[in-house]
Amino acid sequence: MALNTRFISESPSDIDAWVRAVYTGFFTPPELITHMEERRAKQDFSRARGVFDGDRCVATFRSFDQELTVPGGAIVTSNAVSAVTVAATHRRRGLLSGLMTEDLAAARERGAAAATLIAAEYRIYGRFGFGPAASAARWEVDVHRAGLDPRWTLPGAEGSLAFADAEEVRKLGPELHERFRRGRAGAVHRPPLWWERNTGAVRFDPEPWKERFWVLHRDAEGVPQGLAAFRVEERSVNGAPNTRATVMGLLAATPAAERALWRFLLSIDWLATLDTGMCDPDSLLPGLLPDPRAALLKEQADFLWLRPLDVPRLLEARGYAAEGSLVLDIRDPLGLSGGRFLLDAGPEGASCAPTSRPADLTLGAGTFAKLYLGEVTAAKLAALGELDEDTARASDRADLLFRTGRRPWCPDGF
Ligand SMILES: CC(=O)SCCNC(=O)CCNC(=O)[C@H](O)C(C)(C)COP(=O)(O)OP(=O)(O)OC[C@H]1O[C@@H](n2cnc3c(N)ncnc32)[C@H](O)[C@@H]1OP(=O)(O)O
Repeated sequence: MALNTRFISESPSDIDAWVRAVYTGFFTPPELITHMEERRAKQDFSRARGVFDGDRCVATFRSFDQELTVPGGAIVTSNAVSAVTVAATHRRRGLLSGLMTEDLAAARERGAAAATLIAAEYRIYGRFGFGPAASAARWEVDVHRAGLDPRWTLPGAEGSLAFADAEEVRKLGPELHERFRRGRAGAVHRPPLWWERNTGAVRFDPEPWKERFWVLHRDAEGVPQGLAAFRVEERSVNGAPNTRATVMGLLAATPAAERALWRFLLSIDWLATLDTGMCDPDSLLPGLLPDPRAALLKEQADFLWLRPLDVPRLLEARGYAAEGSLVLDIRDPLGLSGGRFLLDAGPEGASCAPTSRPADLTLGAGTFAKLYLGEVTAAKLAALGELDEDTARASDRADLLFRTGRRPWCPDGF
């Protein structure tokens, strides 16, 4: 029977077949897929595509509009790609390739500046012009060795800390996150459903909900500036507490709030080990400790992937540390965003347009993604052989322009 690729309809049977296919693709046994009615009511299936073999859904793909913060704090619309699966029975026949090329072309047509995704495996998406644009890291801290003063409490002038319940988090979290994400390249918007799912109000994930503690930082004026969630595993050794805490998320709109939350987490009595969970790759944490060696880097990996769909729009949107101009020749494997562009940039703004001038730098769309948010320097990409310098010191000139304060970070999977 011929395979049929189409958007799924709003009918319960179509949505259910599609959702089941997604979970099968991610190895979740069918018995664990529950709460279908709630899913149908809450989740957005408007751009969910499926490939059907008869009435069986054998491949899934969904995209949705996402707001992505770029260096300097501007926001661009990205086409976020999610729920990519091809049944093991139908793999390596080009189903993903068909779905991806169709979706990216439509996104370009709609005017999305980029596409974004979180890659399950590193080697899937480079061929489609994506590159790793922001990473994540996890540390394990030996609390006793860290050297923080065990008498520490937050000085009043630096605000206050308080435990919060899930309802308070749903009330105060979204506005705090709005301020956080505008200050961090790589961050994406959180739809209301994110807060419901991540505070246990809506439960339809196959994994059982794990309760957590929330702690909220307010500045001296009482404005919420930081929020952390953590879980605790009680253990004891020789009758003494040897507790392990795992951070489930920490975001802060100010460095003061970030410092306060890490110090708070590391000052909880009984705690022997703090696992940061996958977090900001440029976290303040190791540097904040009197003995930074107490924090062992356990994981460091790519997280947010990006592919340009409109290079001039992306380059005009971001901020620049210095004045300068550069001609970038972008090679796009799918022919969607390539070309030679002249960037005239400065701290006051930038313009970017197609040009026939000779290139300073030649790079693929996926390499552009590595450079764009500030994840990797042009000098390093040149050293890796991923980027060609067509004029002398072009990568140094690019790095003066593209330099960012902190590395990009996307705290959210999607
Ligand atoms: C954003 C997200 O949702 S990430 C989640 C991705 N999904 C998963 O990891 C679930 C398990 N895997 C799968 O469902 C499938 O194997 C997919 C979706 C990764 C690939 O789907 P397929 O339909 O098999 O891909 P398709 O046939 O279009 O392959 C295109 C090319 O990519 C290559 N490719 C596909 N998957 C992989 C992979 N996991 N690793 C390396 N290469 C891959 C193929 O070999 C092929 O190369 P070729 O053109 O040189 O022959």
